[in-house]
Amino acid sequence: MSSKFIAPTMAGLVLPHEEVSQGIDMNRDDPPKEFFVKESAFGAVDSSPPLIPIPVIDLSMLSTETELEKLRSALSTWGCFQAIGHGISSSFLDKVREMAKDFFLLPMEEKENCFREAYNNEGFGSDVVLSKGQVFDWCNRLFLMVFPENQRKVNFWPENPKDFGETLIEYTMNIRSVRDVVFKATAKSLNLEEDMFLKHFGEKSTMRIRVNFYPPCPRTDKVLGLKPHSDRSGVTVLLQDKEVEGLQVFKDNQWSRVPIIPHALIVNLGDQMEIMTNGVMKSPVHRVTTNAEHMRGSVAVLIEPDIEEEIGPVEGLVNEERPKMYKTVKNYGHFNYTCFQKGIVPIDAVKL
Ligand SMILES: O=C(O)CCC(=O)C(=O)O
Ligand SMILES: [Fe+2]
Repeated sequence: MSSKFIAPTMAGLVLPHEEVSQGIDMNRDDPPKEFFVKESAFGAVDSSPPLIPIPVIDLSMLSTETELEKLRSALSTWGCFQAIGHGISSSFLDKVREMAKDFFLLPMEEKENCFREAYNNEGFGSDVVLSKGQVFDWCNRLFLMVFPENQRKVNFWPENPKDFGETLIEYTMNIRSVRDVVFKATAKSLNLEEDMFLKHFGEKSTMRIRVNFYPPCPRTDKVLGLKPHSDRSGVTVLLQDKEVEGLQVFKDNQWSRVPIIPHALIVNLGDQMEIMTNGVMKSPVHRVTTNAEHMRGSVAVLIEPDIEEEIGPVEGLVNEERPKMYKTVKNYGHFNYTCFQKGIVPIDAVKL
C-alpha cells in the first residue's frame, strides 16, 4: 500500500516526510523549525556539560568479585558502561565504522534502494512522522533486523559497500557473544541463576541494527541529533564514533558527556531490562547533540526478547521489601511505539 518515500535533503540530511519538507526553503542555512527542540524536563540543549566518565568494565575480568561488583554498581546507578576486554579486535570495529560511513557517503540515488516506507522504520531514512508538532532529530538511520535470520528484510540491505551484509552479520554475531557475557554476569551479580535473562529473552531473541548518521548542523544550540529517550530494548550495544563526541547521559538531574574510548563498546540497558530487574537496574535517558563542523556516526545493536515472551520482574527480585514495581508486558516494542504516538513515556506506563 504505502510506497517508499523520496524526500529532499538539507545539509546532507534526508528530511522526514514529504508533508513536512514541502514548503521548506531548501536554500536557507538554518534547519527548519520542525527540528528546534522545545523546553522539556531535561533542560536546554547544551553540548558541553561536565565530562563525567561513565564506568568502565573489563568483560574479561567478570569472573572476579571486584569486577562483578563494579558491574552491579554501574547498572544500578548509570544503567550503562563502557565495555573493554570484549574480545573484538580494534581493526574489526574500525571496519564496521568505515562500512557505516561509506554507506552514508554514497550518492542519494544509491541509498534510495534502501529507503524505508512512510510508516515503517525498517530501512533507511529519517524519523517516522507520528504526530503533529513532533520535533525531528538531526539524524538519518539505517534500521535492519539481523536475527532471527528468517525475519530479515534483505530488500532494505545495502548492496554497496560490497561486503556490507557479511560485515553486519559477523559484527552482530560478535555482539551476541558480548550479550551472553553481560547477561550471565548481570544475573550473577544479582544472585540469580546465571541463565535467567538469556532464558527470558528466548531462542528467538531479536537483534536489530541501527546505523546512525548525524551530518554537521548549523544550529547546535537548538537542534539535537537524537532527543532524550531511553531505549526500548533489553540491552543496546553501541559503537561510538572514534573522533566526534555527542552522546550524553542524564543522571542525578544533569547531563554528562560520554567520553570516547575508541576500542570500547557502550553497553546500555533498555526499558525491558529495567522491568525484568524490577527497577534494580536502570534504563538511562540519553541524547545526542549535534556538531557544527563534523559528521558523526554510530552503530547500535538493539537486543530484545522474543516478542512472544512475557516480560515482567523476575522471580528473586520481587520480595516484601521490594514489591513488584512493573506490569508484565508482551511485545514491549509495539507497546512502546503506541506510547510514543500518544506522547506517553513508555516505561512510566508500565509502572505499578
Ligand atoms: O549515536 C549515539 O551515540 C546514540 C544512539 C542511540 O541512542 C540510539 O540509537 O538509540
Ligand atoms: Fe538510544
